[in-house]
Amino acid sequence: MIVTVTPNPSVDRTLEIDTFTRGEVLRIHTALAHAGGKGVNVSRALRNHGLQTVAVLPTGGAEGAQLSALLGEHGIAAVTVPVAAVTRCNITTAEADGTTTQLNVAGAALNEAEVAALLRATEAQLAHRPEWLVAGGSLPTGTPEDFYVRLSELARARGVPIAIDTSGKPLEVAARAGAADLLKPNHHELAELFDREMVTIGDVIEATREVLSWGNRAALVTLGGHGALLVEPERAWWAGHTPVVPRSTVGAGDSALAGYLSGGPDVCEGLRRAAAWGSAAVALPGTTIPGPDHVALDTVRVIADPDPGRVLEEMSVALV
Ligand SMILES: Nc1ncnc2c1ncn2[C@@H]1O[C@H](COP(=O)(O)OP(=O)(O)O)[C@@H](O)[C@H]1O
Ligand SMILES: O=P(O)(O)OC[C@H]1O[C@](O)(COP(=O)(O)O)[C@@H](O)[C@@H]1O
Repeated sequence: MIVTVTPNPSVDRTLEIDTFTRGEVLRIHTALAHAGGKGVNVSRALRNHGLQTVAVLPTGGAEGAQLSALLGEHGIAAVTVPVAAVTRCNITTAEADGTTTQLNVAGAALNEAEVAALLRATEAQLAHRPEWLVAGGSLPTGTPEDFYVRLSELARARGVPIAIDTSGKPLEVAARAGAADLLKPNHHELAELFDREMVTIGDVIEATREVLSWGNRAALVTLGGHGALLVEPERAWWAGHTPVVPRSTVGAGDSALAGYLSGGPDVCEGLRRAAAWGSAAVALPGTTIPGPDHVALDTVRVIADPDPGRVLEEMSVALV
């Protein structure tokens, strides 16, 4: 069983549109609503593949009720912590050429008692000794910046490994504290953390190894359309897949993380699944999360110790 925590979940609204033009009246042909937020999507992906999961999240107001209802429709076991603030809605425009633009709302504030209730709800799930705790997404206002470090302490006290997928300051705080057994940044988040460009595979591996030297055990670094890297202190693997026509990239990273975790202790199998589940998500509308019918493991190639000189933007299965 895998427990996920999403401190800042969302009702994801996707507007499918031919072309987005600023300053015009735009007619939307399809408007979609999905349960969203990083841990929530990891739970959705695991559940779609018949794996056991519990999602812990705060919910408030009408959108919070809608989010709970959406999770219920997906058959997700959810522990919801009632909060005063209304759950946010994140908006995505998905254009016909596959361009995805995300407008992520900061999210309404949680007060101290609500943050404490979220930690307690997670701790109660940790008592069941899950295989992983997955903690992900931005932090709503009022949540301490070291929230993921606190979760890590709770998980480690129970001997439960923790995967952390966040960005900006919460990523920096968690990474520098060595809080993660698995970190899941994308290459842009890693570049932001070090304030330097990531041009080659070697640049990403070098930066990731620095993150691991702070005490984090491994990292799954996703590279958008150029696959994903799994980096350990001594070894690294790259996985890529045959090209996909994108419909919405939202949920690709979360699907990739879920795929990785579903692979068990075999890191190559995990990475293969990460690339397969992530690329499957990209071909689906809005925040639709793939299930077994969408995933094609045979489109993925995994290689050990990829050439550090390779340029990220050129990475594809055709190259290796
Ligand atoms: N445009 C794309 N084409 C094909 N696969 C993609 C594309 N974007 C993402 N993916 C797949 O989804 C995974 C996660 O995507 P990425 O964009 O790196 O994560 P995040 O959503 O966290 O930013 C990638 O490792 C890759 O396998
Ligand atoms: O908490 P953040 O960073 O605003 O991100 C939340 C958004 O990211 C998602 O979890 C999707 O993330 P990925 O595209 O990285 O898989 C959405 O469902 C959600 O709206």
